[in-house]
Amino acid sequence: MSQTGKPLKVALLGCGVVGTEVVRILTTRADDLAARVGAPLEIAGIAVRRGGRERDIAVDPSLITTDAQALVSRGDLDLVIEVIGGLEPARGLILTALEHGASVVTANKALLAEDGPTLFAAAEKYERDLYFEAAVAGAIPILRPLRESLAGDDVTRVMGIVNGTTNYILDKMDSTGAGFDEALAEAQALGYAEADPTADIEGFDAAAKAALLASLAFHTRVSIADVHREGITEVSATDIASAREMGCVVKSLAICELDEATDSVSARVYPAMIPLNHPLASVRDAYNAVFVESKAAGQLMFYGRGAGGAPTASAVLGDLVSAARNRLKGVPGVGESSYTQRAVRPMGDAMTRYHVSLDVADKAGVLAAVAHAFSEHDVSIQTVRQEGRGGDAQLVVVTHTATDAALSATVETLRDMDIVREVSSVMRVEGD
Ligand SMILES: NC(=O)C1=CN([C@@H]2O[C@H](COP(=O)(O)OP(=O)(O)OC[C@H]3O[C@@H](n4cnc5c(N)ncnc54)[C@H](O)[C@@H]3O)[C@@H](O)[C@H]2O)C=CC1
Ligand SMILES: N[C@@H](CC=O)C(=O)O
Ligand code: NA
Repeated sequence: MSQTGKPLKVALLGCGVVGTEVVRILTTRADDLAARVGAPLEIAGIAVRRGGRERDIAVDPSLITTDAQALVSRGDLDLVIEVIGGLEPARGLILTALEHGASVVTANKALLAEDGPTLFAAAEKYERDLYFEAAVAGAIPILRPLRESLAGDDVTRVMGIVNGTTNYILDKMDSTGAGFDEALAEAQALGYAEADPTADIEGFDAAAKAALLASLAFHTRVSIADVHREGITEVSATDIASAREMGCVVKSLAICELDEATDSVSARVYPAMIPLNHPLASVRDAYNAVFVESKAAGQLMFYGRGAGGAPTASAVLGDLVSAARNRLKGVPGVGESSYTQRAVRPMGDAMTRYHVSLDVADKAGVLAAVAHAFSEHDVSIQTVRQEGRGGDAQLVVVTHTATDAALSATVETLRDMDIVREVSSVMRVEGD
């Protein structure tokens, strides 16, 4: 295999689930990577939090340091991989690396969704790459297609399952009847969950990914603070059973939409019921899938492993090879295109449907009163199912599409009604 050029020096920041796999590929596939890049990729240093630990990596121990700041300040690095995660010290380390002339590859969606503009501006200033394919949907190539392949088209909607941990939990609860805590512990053991799994189960991780997807898809800036977020901790076995009864499954979805009439975007994350015949319904385990709708291409679907050390390392290595080729050419690759700043619409404006289960008194006029609560908020009912339960009854109402504000006002009204003993489940319905 031909390997021209002097080695490119690569530093790795963080050697956990993803970092360990990155090192494994860099060391075991070195010759092929060198041939693809046109120069060997030489590991120049690995920053870890705690030194002196046994590690499952085959590298010269002298390359390991606990001083990440000194490593990125060396000035002779070509490429830096940041897989520490979190805001600091990752942000400072990336900025220092760019300032000292290295291109950066990161998997850090939390940081990019919080403070991407500062980092992209630094990459542009120092004429270096800042790539982050691993940050959204792990191994699935989704950011490069949005940034490059679809750059000539107009993307109007992105909807996906972008968090492996929550998909794993919901799938296990649905298919095996596993409890929430048990399924979460399995996801953690398999290396899918974030260091603090609150980021997964409360939807912060998916919200960060939604912000990155919306920014790239709609050529604007959307930060995590702009994304409406609901986690899966409130999803009960009853919700999952209700979904089954109406031919649906519960999935945590990230939805990004462009509203051309108002030139605004919506970005939101929440658990929702989707019909079993919808392609996203068959996304099992920790897999992810992202639907993209664009004007010329129509519907596109991207599917694959969204979490785990090796799949995430695949995306990191893909970016690393691209950035390395650019370093050899001496020019940065395609950067972020955010030529417009679109307003972000509040959640209340989003158009959606609700599935509402109510425990009500089983007496004359109840159905009419409940129907009136919906109609007074301009919410049209699609189906109602009633089941008698002694002196009480359960009503299951599925609405037509309405604004989220109208739907949540309807639920508030229902909660205040004497004949409604309890609103036992409220969940959005998507995907048809
Ligand atoms: N695990 C996964 O499936 C995926 C992870 N990611 C992202 O990849 C990044 C890394 O994730 P994991 O490898 O799962 O996390 P991890 O927690 O397994 O690894 C992070 C490593 O960084 C080390 N570290 C912390 N502070 C440090 C410092 N100051 N200097 C050097 N090392 C330090 C920790 O000791 C730990 O070993 C995160 O941004 C995460 O969001 C992205 C996609 C999938
Ligand atoms: N914790 C995340 C990892 C990948 O981004 C997930 O579960 O999807
Ligand atoms: Na990806």
